[in-house]
Amino acid sequence: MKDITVMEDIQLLVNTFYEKVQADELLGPIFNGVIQDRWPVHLEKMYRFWQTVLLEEHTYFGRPFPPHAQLPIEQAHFDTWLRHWHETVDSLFAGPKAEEAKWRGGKMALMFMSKLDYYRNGTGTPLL
Ligand code: HEM
Repeated sequence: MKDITVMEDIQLLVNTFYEKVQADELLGPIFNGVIQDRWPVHLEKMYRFWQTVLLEEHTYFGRPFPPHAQLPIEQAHFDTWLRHWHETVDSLFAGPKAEEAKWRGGKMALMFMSKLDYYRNGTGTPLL
């Protein structure tokens, strides 16, 4: 199995992941409720995000956290997100970049959850 090396790999990874997410009974309604008919725009943005993170080609200039600040999400949602992310990566790729993709996803989920805790009830530590 090959590793993640080019933009086509990122596109396959992101497309496959969000197909799973859209079909998921916990996450699907949240994503579809916000994104509605803007999926092409969201997917393009996520290609650039992961291209920047994994391929060091700097095409994403946004701020990842703000769109999540008001979402009705808690630990269970991040657990589900991560389970799909790991399964998708492992079903398509193997190697150092594939490992990094899973590691980064975990770190981002932890950071988002920690920020949400902090803003919601003043507990937890915002890591960034
Ligand atoms: C329960 C988990 C999550 C849910 C429900 C969720 C949902 C969403 C939604 C609804 C948007 C906004 C789409 C739009 O309005 O265009 C978004 C954007 C985004 N998400 Fe997530 N997300 C989750 C976890 C994550 C994680 C763990 C990461 C990072 C690895 C991530 C990275 C991003 C990025 C980079 C954006 C685009 C931000 C921008 O506008 O520049 N998300 N997400």
